[in-house]
Amino acid sequence: MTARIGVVTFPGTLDDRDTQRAVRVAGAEAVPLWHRDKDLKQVDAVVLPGGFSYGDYLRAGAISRFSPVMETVIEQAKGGMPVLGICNGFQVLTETHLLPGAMLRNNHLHFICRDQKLRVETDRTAWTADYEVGQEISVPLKNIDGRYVADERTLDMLEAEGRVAFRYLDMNPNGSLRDIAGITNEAGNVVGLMPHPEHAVEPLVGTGRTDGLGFFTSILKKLVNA
Ligand SMILES: NC(=O)CC[C@H](N)C(=O)O
Repeated sequence: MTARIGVVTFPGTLDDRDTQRAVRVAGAEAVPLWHRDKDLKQVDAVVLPGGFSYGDYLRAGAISRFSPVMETVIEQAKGGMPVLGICNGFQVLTETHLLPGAMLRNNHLHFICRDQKLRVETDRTAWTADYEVGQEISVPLKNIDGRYVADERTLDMLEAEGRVAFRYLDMNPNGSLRDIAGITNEAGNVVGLMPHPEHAVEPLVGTGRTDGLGFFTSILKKLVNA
């Protein structure tokens, strides 16, 4: 049976089609989900893609958090359904408190668009099992609200529990505390990161690197073996 991975579209989402393609390249079925629909169409996992949902008004992710689709996503994520938030999707996940901390404006106040080197810090999540701990990958980064912050206690807890999933390498592009590029929840089913793995899954696109494909093969293997 093919694994069904839902990809949510909010008004202002940009990367839903690239995410659907990444899901298909990995070998799963991509199921489009609409922000006004509570029905998740019996998908096995959900990706919240990048973009400017609801125009980033108030704060990136602050309005999307209250959309009908998120009501079901939050409920099912708490029950163990795998959820990946990429960039704006990560912002939505912090706003829902499925992941701790918050995203602030980049410390240099500019939108940044570049290939970014990352270190994979854990293979114990639904979305990173196909990577090696310590593996260095390069994927595009493009945002203005990419500065991850949390209080010291939360940061210490994330480190102690092995929940920092990705760290920026070579340079910290936005002032994120402790070079954090992505984190996971305690159970490892919910992961959020600012860089964009879905834009690095095919050799003919961009730099030709396919370093982002591991997210989608990880989840596929998990779902197929479940
Ligand atoms: N690429 C994106 O998802 C952009 C995210 C967000 N709206 C920002 O600029 O920070």
